[in-house]
Amino acid sequence: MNANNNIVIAIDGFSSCGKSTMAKELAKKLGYIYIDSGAMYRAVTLFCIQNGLVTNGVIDEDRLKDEMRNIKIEFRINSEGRPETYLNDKNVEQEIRSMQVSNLVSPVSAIGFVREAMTRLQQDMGRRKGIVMDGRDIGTTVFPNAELKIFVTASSDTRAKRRLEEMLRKGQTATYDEVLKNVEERDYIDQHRTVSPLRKADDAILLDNSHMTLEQQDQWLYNEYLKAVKK
Ligand SMILES: Nc1ncnc2c1ncn2[C@@H]1O[C@H](COP(=O)(O)OP(=O)(O)OP(=O)(O)O)[C@@H](O)[C@H]1O
Ligand SMILES: Nc1ccn([C@@H]2O[C@H](COP(=O)(O)O)[C@@H](O)[C@H]2O)c(=O)n1
Repeated sequence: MNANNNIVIAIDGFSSCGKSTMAKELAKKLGYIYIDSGAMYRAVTLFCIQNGLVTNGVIDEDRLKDEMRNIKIEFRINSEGRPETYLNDKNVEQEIRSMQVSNLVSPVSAIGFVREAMTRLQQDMGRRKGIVMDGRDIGTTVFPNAELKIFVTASSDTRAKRRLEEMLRKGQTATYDEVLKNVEERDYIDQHRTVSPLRKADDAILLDNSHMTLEQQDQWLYNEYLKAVKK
């Protein structure tokens, strides 16, 4: 562990299982930085959509490669202390959560040069430790030496219901079938891509939170943190 007792906490797992909810809560409690790595892939996807790099669901990879230098992704803290995603100085926190982005993000994330660029940025963000990052390859590729690695799962039915409820609460329109299909398709692409596929790191702790309340999972994660820092 480093002199400040700060560690790196990597939370990976399937779509919509509660990774960011847990990660944010723990980061707040510990005064750590929280990074939603999925938001970064979503921002690249939004850039592709906004700049005509997608035709009938096919991404123009040659043009995207040229454009990568024009994509600036940052997180800025809002007035409530929450990080929000900025793409080229514009707040895109809401836009990146649309079904249009969700339906395209996994193919964009499977592109090698996109992953290389995002991984570099993420590693840079974690240089000083004291960070909780959630995603798909944080414990396997981004921070293979993270002091605490968690891999979260829940049944796809549970995940789709949770995500749908959240979308309806936010005034977005979607059906259960649409959300379930998106969750399952993303999981499939994320697990089967060539570069950094979604998988549990050998030293990650598995959590199935299908039957856990938010409070139970927060407590569970905090206990794992305490164990990790005592090691
Ligand atoms: N244990 C739980 N019980 C009920 N709802 C939960 C639980 N954990 C998370 N949720 C809810 O499930 C939804 C999805 O959670 P969250 O956004 O944290 O998932 P995620 O794994 O980060 O998703 P993604 O990878 O797709 O970004 C949210 O509305 C969240 O409040
Ligand atoms: N480390 C990561 C994080 C995300 N992805 C891809 O982005 C998609 C959206 O992520 P959410 O966390 O917002 O659901 C996800 O389905 C992956 O395709 C990734 O590849 N690596």
